[in-house]
Order: sequence, then C-alpha cells, then structure tokens
Amino acid sequence: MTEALPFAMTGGRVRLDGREVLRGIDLTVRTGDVLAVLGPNGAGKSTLIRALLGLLPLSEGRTEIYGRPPARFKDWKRVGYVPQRLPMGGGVPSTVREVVASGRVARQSRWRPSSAADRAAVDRALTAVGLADRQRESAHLLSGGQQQRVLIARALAGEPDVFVLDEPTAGVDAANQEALADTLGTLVAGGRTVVLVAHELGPMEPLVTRTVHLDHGRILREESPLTPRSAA
Ligand SMILES: Nc1ncnc2c1ncn2[C@@H]1O[C@H](COP(=O)(O)OP(=O)(O)OP(=O)(O)O)[C@@H](O)[C@H]1O
Repeated sequence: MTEALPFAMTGGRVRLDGREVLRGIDLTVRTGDVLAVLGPNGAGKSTLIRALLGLLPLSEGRTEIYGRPPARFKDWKRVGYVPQRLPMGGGVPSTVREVVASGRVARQSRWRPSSAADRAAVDRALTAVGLADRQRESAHLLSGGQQQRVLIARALAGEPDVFVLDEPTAGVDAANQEALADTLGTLVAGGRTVVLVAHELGPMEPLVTRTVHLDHGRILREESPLTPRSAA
C-alpha cells in the first residue's frame, strides 16, 4: 500500500471575519518535499499552513493529513509545527527546557511518562539550536530570535515525520540561520518532509525542492528549483 500524502488540500477556502483569505487552494505535499510557501505580507501564507494543520477550518473544500481530515487525524506525533511566535499562555513562566520537552507530549501517555529517550531527544534538540546552556532560563525572557529557536527545538524534540515552520528564520541571526539550515538538511537527508513559510530563504534555499507563490489567497505559481539540495 502506498503511504498517504503528508498533506493534500483540494479547493480549500478559508474565511476570516467574513473575508475570504484563502480562495480555492489545491496543494499536495509529498514525503521528502521541502516546500517553501512564498508571497507578500497578507498573502495568506500563515493561514494556509494553519489550515493544512487543521488549526483553522475550511469554509469549502477539503484537506487531509496523512490521508485523514484533521478532525479524524490522531497521529500528531508525526507532525511538528513551529508557529511564528511563542504562545504567551497561562501566566506560568516555563523554562526553555520545559517548552522544548512539551514537544514530546504527543509521544507520551499516561502509561509511559517521560523516559530516558525523551530526555535524550530534548537534549539533542537543545544542542541543535544552540540553547543547551540556556535551558534553565525562562523562555519568555529570551529575545525574539532565541524564542524562535526554542520553538524549533520543541518541534525537533518530537521527532516528527513532517515539519511545518512559519517563518523560522524571522529575527534569527545569520549564524543561527546557517545552523537551522544544517539541521533541516540532516532531517531532509533522513527522509523527513518540510513545509516552511519564508520571506527570505537565505541558507535554506539549496534545500528547497518546491515553491508555491501565494498572493491574495491564491496560488499564483508553483516551481521546482532546478538544483535542490546541492548548495553551490
Ligand atoms: N483572525 C483573523 N481575522 C481576520 N483576518 C485575518 C485574521 N488573521 C489573518 N487575517 C487576514 O488574512 C490575510 C492573510 O493573513 P496571513 O497571516 O495568512 O498572511 P501572511 O501571508 O502569512 O502574511 P505575513 O507575511 O505578513 O506573515 C491578511 O490580510 C490578514 O489581515
């Protein structure tokens, strides 16, 4: 049996406050794709990835995650999401490590709380984003770029099959953009799938196998760069 596609949207429309923000999106993401969603401010890029993940409902059309509509999809450990910003919730300050460890939750259960494997995955993720030495600090007191790296580490810690990143390099300095590109390169070489929103691809550009250009809630064009994964 062939594996279901990580994401498949057909005729997807999203209305927010009575306004159509996505207008008839047909998009499939295949295993191993590194898909960059490009377009100007307000084009609908974040809305598209939130709709792919089922975080926003479609007003028309359908979308599936590994062959199931989001409401019936259960295998959330396969999906890692890096939102644009650290959610400010609950008023309880969380340490960097706690936020990153929360990326393991979909892998844990009442019967199997945190294990050595979980702790090792959190350690690897913290090291990958260069925050191992800041792990005891309060995540909300870090800079914007550092918080972005905490969110990337949270997704890495979950060891998902598909990573969805909303502007992962926004506010991240050049050295850490390079580090992120290296990390993503390793994941892609291991067969993972990546969907990312970006204004500037920067050092991630050589990894990208497909781009979709959005504007006014529609896909204007789709391209496959000629030399994916071969940094010049
Ligand atoms: N909750 C909301 N209610 C109403 N309109 C919204 C809401 N969220 C987003 N929008 C509108 O939807 C449109 C698309 O927003 P979206 O955040 O998806 O764009 P984007 O391409 O990711 O932009 P950016 O590059 O600035 O992050 C924008 O015009 C925005 O104002």
